[in-house]
Amino acid sequence: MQRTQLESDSDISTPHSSQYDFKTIEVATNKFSRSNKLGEGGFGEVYKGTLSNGTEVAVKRLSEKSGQGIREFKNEAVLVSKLQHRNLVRLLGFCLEGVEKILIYEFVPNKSLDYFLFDPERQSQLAWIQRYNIIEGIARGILYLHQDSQLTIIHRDLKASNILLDANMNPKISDFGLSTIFEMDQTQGNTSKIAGTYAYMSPEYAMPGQFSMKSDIYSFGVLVLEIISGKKNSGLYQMDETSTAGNLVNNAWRLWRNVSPLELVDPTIGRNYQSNEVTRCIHIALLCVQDNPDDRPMLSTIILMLTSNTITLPLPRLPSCFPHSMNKLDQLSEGYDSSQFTGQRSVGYSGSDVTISDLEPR
Ligand SMILES: Nc1ncnc2c1ncn2[C@@H]1O[C@H](COP(=O)(O)OP(=O)(O)OP(=O)(O)O)[C@@H](O)[C@H]1O
Repeated sequence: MQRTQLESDSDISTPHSSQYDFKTIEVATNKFSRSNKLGEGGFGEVYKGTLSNGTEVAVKRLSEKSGQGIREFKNEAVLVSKLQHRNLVRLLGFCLEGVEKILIYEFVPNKSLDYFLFDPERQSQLAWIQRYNIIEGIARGILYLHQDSQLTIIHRDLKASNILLDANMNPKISDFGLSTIFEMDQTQGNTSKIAGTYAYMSPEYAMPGQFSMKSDIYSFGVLVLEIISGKKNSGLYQMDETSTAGNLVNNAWRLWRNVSPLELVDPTIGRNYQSNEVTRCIHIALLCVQDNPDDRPMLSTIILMLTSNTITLPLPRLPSCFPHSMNKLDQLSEGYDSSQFTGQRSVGYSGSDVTISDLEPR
């Protein structure tokens, strides 16, 4: 985590309310009983708890593998607990006692996005309007982490299971700041964690020290494609561009090039969506998953693109894992006739830009 000048590595005075003693947490979670267990992630087990004042919390008991010292843990936890945004899961405090390192979060009642998105029974519960709201909320949450809070935080592990949903199905990003609290070395995490996260990794992510906000933006692009399609990105790069199976990013590109991007839409949504809104989201996602981090837009730009119908979006560059397609792509970037999209109006792509609001894909 990078800090502003105001915050140094020196010990930070702990606001009394943010440090909990172990006994309180034990009572709240019914001694970490099995029936209170919400699940288990790469950082440790998570339990539901109820504090004595009735507040429901989620208690993350970090596994002992955490190599971080007590002082650093405390400093980072205090910093992260200062972050407040409606699209972030609030860290209420922490507990440090003996070997125990525990984080106490607000309880978010509607489980995580993957619980709905990738389940054939539940995905129909997410209408397009909710999915759009979720996309925008995630973007606003990341914007806050990247640019709008006192700290600059790169999440590093944005994925559908780290997007929790509140009572009104608003998204709340969880696990931000954890990579620093846990001192996680991405190259040495446990295998399942790496495998689970692989699908969201930007190409440069694999290289040590290459994290940046732009890696988060790549993950955001993958998330958007997943939210639209209801399909998981596999992380396996499919070399056969005609295949519909496998990598979601490739599939989105294939449909985009075939001027049929709406075929990506999760069939359980039906026809209850605005074509130009969905197309704009797909377009933004393709900009986010471009190979070159410098080509990916900043979050502030993404928010503008999402919320303004008139803003001109640049054409996304085809990923390098799309070997056979350069000819058609050249046609696109040299001036694309969007009548292929609409069958009616010849507006939209010109030079390297597209006015996405003018596109009305079939
Ligand atoms: N604040 C919270 N409110 C409600 N449920 C939560 C909260 N935080 C985590 N959970 C639930 O606890 C379980 C474990 O979450 P955790 O974030 O540790 O792991 P994960 O996201 O599944 O995996 P990973 O560690 O790879 O990110 C999940 O089912 C998650 O939905």
